[in-house]
Parts: sequence; structure tokens; C-alpha cells
Amino acid sequence: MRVAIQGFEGCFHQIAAQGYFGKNIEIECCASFPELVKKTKQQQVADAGVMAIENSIAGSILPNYSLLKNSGLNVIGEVYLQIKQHLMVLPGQKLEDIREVHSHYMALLQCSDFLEKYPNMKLVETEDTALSAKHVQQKKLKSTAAIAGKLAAEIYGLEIIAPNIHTIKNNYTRFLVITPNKVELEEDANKASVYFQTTHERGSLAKVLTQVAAAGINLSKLQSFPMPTKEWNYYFHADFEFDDLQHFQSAVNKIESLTEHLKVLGIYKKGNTH
Ligand SMILES: O=C(O)C(=O)C[C@]1(C(=O)O)C=C[C@@H](O)C=C1
Repeated sequence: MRVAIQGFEGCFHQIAAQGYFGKNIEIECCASFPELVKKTKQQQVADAGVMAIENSIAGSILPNYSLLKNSGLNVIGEVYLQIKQHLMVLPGQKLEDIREVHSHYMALLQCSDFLEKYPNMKLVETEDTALSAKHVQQKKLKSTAAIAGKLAAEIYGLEIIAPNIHTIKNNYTRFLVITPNKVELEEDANKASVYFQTTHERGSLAKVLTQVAAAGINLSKLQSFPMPTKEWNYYFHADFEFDDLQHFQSAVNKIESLTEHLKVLGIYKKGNTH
């Protein structure tokens, strides 16, 4: 199994991919989310991809909703991963020596309360938490810290000088598992991701949501994201949770006529949130 991820050896995407597919997978590292989508579409490069979509502190990774919509890829599953962010440095460096902090922008956002206490530290956005740790080690960067997970500290021999610096203890990132091919529907599938458009008329979204509620579906996420060709118009991405697939199918039938371009991105089994 070859799985494309955003990031490099020791990053959270790697842990999420192994959590879903097991340790025995080949990881295809990508420097950005667009590269991850591109590689996941190339069957000679990867069989599947794992892509972060939202975090419980920092919120949605908005560009990934458009990327997913435009990719034609299918969502076949999801992983919730508890994220523990640590501040790490070359052995011997002290907190008061640090002038720069490098990390993925989602990781920096997750640690904003901690970082606000150190206004002298310059924040540098990088492609990845683990890559930031690797750079500190490889370039022997003194006065520079990386924010990354414990695995990255171990792999790159860095010392954690401030553990668990994420703002809230329960910090989770949700990852989607994506493939170019549709997989067979599992009997215990209880979640679906869809996107649709509504017209700019009073109550058009409310009508859709009323049908969803009437079908006995729990709307676990509703995200609007911009329609670049029509300014101030939006697509909606919705995640539906249900006990019975029939309920989902009946909701789709009902909302089809109330929406435009309704597309089911995938029907899958809900990930474990704990
Ligand atoms: O930088 C990493 O380690 C990643 O896997 C990326 C990423 C993200 O895209 O949100 C994954 C999980 C954490 O929320 C922080 C960063």
C-alpha cells in the first residue's frame, strides 16, 4: 500500500496514515496539499492519500475543501488524531536563546497562546512540523526552535524544552482518506461527505437543512467555501452522520432538487474521536 501524505518523515500525517492503514505502508511525502492531491490521482505513485481537513483549535483548512471538490477523488474514511505539539531545539539550547520558531501554519495556530507570551520569537511558516525539526538538526540552527510532535524530536535528535504547548489539551486534527477509485460500500458505513450549491434566495439553505434533519441525519459539519468564478457565492461542504444508509439516501433524493451540483464525495465509516 502506497499512501501519499502532506509532510515528511515524523509528521502528523504519517501517524494518521499509519493509524488508518497500519504500520506496513509505503509513505509518499508531499511538500504541499496540492502536491498530495496530484500524487493521489496518479495510480503509479500512490494507492491512497491522507489529507488534514480541520483541527479542533485552529479550525478548517479552507483551501482543502476546494482542492477536494476539484480533485474528483473519493473520500473512503477519516482519522481523528490527538495532536501534542512540543517546542524542540538542538540539545543545550535554552528557551531564552530562542529567536525564531519554525512550523506548519496549522501547528503555529494551535500554539498561539504559548507563542503570545514570547513576542520576541519570530514565527516562520514551513511546509511541515517534522521538516522544521529536520532543518534545525541538519543546519545546526542555534536560537531556532521547531514546533512538532514527539516522533519528530526522536527522529531528529532534538530536545523538547517546552512540552504540550498547544492551547487546549484536547487538540485533535481530522484527516480524510482519499482514493481515485470508489471502494465498495461497507455495510457499517455511517457517515458521508457531500458538497452542493444553493441559490442566493431567502431560505434556500434552510430548506436543505430541514430535509436533512427530517431524515434523521446529524449534520456534523457545514463549511462554506468560496466560488472563485462568482464572487460572494459559496459552495457548501457538509458531513452527515446516520444510523441507517437508507436515511442518507432518502435525504440525498430530497435535497437534490433544492440544490445545484450536489455531489457525494464519499460514504464511509465514522472515525474514532477518542
Ligand atoms: O505538519 C505536520 O506534521 C502535518 O502533518 C500537517 C498538520 C496539518 O496540516 O494540520 C497536521 C496535523 C497538525 O494539525 C499540524 C499540522
